[in-house]
Amino acid sequence: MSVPGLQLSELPIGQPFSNFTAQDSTPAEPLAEKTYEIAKLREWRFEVAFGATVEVKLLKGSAEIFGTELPIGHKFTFTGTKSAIFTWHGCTLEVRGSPSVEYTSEETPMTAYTNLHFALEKQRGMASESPTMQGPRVMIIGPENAGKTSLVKILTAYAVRQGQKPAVVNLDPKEGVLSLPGTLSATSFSTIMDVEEGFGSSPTSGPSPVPVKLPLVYYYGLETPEGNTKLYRALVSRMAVAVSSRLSEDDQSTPPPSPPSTNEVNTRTPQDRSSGIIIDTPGTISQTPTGYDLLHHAISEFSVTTLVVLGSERLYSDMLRRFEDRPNHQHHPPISIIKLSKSGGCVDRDDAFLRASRERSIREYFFGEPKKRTLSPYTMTVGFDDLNIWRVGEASTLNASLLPIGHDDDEEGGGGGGGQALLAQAECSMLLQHSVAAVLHAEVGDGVHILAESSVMGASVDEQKRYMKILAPMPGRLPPKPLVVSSFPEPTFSLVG
Ligand SMILES: Nc1ncnc2c1ncn2[C@@H]1O[C@H](COP(=O)(O)OP(=O)(O)OP(=O)(O)O)[C@@H](O)[C@H]1O
Repeated sequence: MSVPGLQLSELPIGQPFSNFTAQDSTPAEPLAEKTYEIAKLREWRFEVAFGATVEVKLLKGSAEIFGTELPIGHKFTFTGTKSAIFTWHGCTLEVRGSPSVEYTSEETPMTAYTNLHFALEKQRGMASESPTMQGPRVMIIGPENAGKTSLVKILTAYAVRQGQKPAVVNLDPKEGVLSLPGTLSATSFSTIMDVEEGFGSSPTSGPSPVPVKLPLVYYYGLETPEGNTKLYRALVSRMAVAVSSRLSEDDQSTPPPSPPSTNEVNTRTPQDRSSGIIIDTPGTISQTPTGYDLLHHAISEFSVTTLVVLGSERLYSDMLRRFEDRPNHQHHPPISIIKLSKSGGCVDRDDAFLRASRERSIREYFFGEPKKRTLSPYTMTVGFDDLNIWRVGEASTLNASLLPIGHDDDEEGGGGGGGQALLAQAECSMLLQHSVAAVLHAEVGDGVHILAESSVMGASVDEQKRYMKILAPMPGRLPPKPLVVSSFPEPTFSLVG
């Protein structure tokens, strides 16, 4: 199995990384057991802290987590999560362990969400019968913690349950979809999601209980789109071209720039065209004037046909004003704007929770999940002179006057970034210690329009001897490709013993 972009399939030259064991060695305490009868159209909401576990088994009836059905009798283990189990017809759950919060709610927006799904299905049906029509291109917008990602999961899971193959596009760098935080991605979904993980991260090697999905990933390296609007715009445009080309009817059309060969997003079938795309967006993007511009840009680039506004009257009326009377145009199809309420179950996640989630996704990317899938990353030592490292430009840390001569940011493309650099060449130094670096799908000597597809982790840097130790998800030689680093996700120390 190969890691997208890394091409680490040659003979191992590194050593297995042994400072960490994925297995939890603390002795298991017996977990308190309780049975819940959940009436139809209700949901059982629960939160589990990091470090605690709760096991849930569906004993009778039917139930789903964000649209994905639970099989009867299978034990699911949750840790560090805030989630809900919904039932259309009633169910009995066996729960072992003590959630930090748990209650049953009879008020859920699931009927409205399902109606939206059926409206999209109708459009998919029409698209599948017409050789020229494309499926719906849905974008979900709303404030932070409005339940956007949860709705994307529900719409994706329902589409997959109906045999569709939607492309899920994540434009929110705060949380990765099947990749690390700090990335934007597009993934073709034709099989079920892992309900314990949500979108989780894509396993780089080893067995997986659900079919592995390989996303197309771009490295952004900052928490919000406002961090480097120029880079964000460039990546959104590039992603839109790649996804649109997959949805395009003409299989002979020009391929997208720098397409990675291993990505499902790049293999086209007529069903891809009719299934359409579902786009998740960051909460901050719909709260500031800069954000509105970025939103507008993303809506145009993806030729969005359905804009779902979640949990904000104001945003809904702003969007109506902006897009309702837009003249019909070949490149700007009419947009239906739909307002949906936020689920009462949506919870705010504090910084500590989000940070712990990020650390977990990085750990799982390299080491797998405890008791489920153990991966064996490799360490290797690389000389400074063998590395070609770039750093994402950040408004606060990178002054354009410090850029190497010839790195005029406007020359590098992107436009509209207010004098901000996309990337700047960086020196190897202690500052890279414990950071995630993405191996770019580009060649040394290329310009700064670069596709980031997979990551390696710097674990140890020796400035005197001018080498660094790298933790890579797979054995093999580090490809002679440029690497890019940035400040998000923050350096992770928990992996190093
Ligand atoms: N019905 C529900 N019951 C319990 N928890 C829920 C429910 N819906 C969403 N959540 C939880 O609330 C949190 C916020 O939801 P979600 O991530 O979908 O919001 P978001 O709008 O995508 O957030 P952000 O803007 O930060 O990306 C998540 O932890 C999610 O699992």
